[in-house]
Amino acid sequence: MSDERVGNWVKRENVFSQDPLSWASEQRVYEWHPSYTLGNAPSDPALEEELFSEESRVNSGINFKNYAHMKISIKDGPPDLLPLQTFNDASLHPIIAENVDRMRYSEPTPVQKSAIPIILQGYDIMACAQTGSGKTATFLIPIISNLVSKFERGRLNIIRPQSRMPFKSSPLLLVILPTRELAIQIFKEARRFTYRTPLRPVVIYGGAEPRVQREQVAKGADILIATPGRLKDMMERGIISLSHVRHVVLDEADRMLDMGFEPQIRAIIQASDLPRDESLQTLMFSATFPRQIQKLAWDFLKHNCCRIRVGRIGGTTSDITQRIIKLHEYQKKEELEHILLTFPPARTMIFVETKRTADNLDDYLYNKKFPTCSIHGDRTQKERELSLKAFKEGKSPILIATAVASRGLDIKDVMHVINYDLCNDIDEYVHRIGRTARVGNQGLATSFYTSYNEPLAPQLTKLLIECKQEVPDFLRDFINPNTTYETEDFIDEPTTSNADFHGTWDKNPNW
Ligand SMILES: Nc1ncnc2c1ncn2[C@@H]1O[C@H](COP(=O)(O)OP(=O)(O)OP(=O)(O)O)[C@@H](O)[C@H]1O
Repeated sequence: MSDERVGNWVKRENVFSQDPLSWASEQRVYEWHPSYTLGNAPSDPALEEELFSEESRVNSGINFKNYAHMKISIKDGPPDLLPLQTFNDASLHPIIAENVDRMRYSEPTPVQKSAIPIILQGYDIMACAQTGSGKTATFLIPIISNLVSKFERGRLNIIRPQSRMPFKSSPLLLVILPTRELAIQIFKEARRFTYRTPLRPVVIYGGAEPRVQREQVAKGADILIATPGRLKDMMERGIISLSHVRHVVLDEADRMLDMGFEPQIRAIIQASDLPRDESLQTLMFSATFPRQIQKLAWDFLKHNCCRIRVGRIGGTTSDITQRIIKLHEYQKKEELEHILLTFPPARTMIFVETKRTADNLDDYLYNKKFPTCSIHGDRTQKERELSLKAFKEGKSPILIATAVASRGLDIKDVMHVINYDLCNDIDEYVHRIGRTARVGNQGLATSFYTSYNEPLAPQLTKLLIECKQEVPDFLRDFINPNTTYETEDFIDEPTTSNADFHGTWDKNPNW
């Protein structure tokens, strides 16, 4: 047994030998039959277990109650807004309310309290709330409830293929996201909230077998969850039409509008058959929203767009204990091993800057018998999905990742995030450490700081103070007594055109 272990970690089995995994887009959704009526549709115990079981959910943690003290700012919202106290106040369709109960959500989070009623009133919104604070359910619950209520009143045209008639799938809700793994995750949330409803969610994303995805799309996709490249491709092939879309969501909106994706988003939203009329509702969500991206966002939103901010834009939760360790590049491996051996084994994500470092570090730790896997942009999609599956199931509780895994991923019991390579962008830092301490749970983030990271020091110091974290001695010089905290707000709608704006971030080939 001794050669199978290092410290308290047990070497992982070969999780790649099984090929096995069916593509995420093939995962089962509730099968509605035209003879069913709402409320009388039969339950599907196996699917219910898969979607709602205790193991499949991230439970809220002991600090959930602290959400009650968060400051919420709403600009240009409805004058008669009554924030929700409970989900009952939202008058959700009973089938959706049942699904919310199945998720064991006892109370809405702050962003849900204010945004759900605003979304139900049809407003466009730009919403910024901390990582892990339930932004996905914030848009899925009201939109799905709204669509199901319309269906019940006979006011929703759900389009399904008719035999021998040419068919284009025409979604009603379109959710666009930056990464494949995030698309898969939101698909699961959509499978949950559409359980026992006639709405069919479908996910399409790059890297996976297009044929399998086309088959799913061909059955009808009322809720389409997509990464931009694959969506554009299927639109160009005439498989998907956006002519019936009533709601568009840009999740991780600041990333979707940054230079890497902005042209594709423009092509999808502005140069397609998507009806850009008053009845189209556009929603943007993120935990970070740089000012130049906010300016650009207005190109896609209505003039009466409402801005919702929970805490400060780009802030993070004080449920994460942040430790910054100063060292030299050559000391990183030794320090990492020391940390892994001295902390109790727990699900740990290690972030690095480049695909090469991810491969090297994965080999190095695996050869030392640590149960590691890795995920980055050069891995095949099967490998990416298998790594993530092994991490989630605990077969490989150490995941080494590049920035492809920094946004949005919601994985149960990630106790420790280690920034082996600290990034020099504070928003990226906020997203990375946000993989731990979700919905009121606690977590630890350890970052290796070298002289190369000095550009990050002022903003990092500000964030540490704001979250009441210890500021290490080597960062004390960056404490600025004139800094104001927790005040960063949304900018107002710009009066000049954004036509010549160019973002600052380009798709990094190293991820
Ligand atoms: N009201 C609620 N009560 C308890 N848990 C909730 C509630 N709303 C959402 N959750 C759960 O909280 C977890 C985090 O939600 P989600 O992934 O939507 O966070 P997020 O705000 O989008 O985070 P990120 O910014 O990292 O993308 C999910 O597991 C979700 O099921």
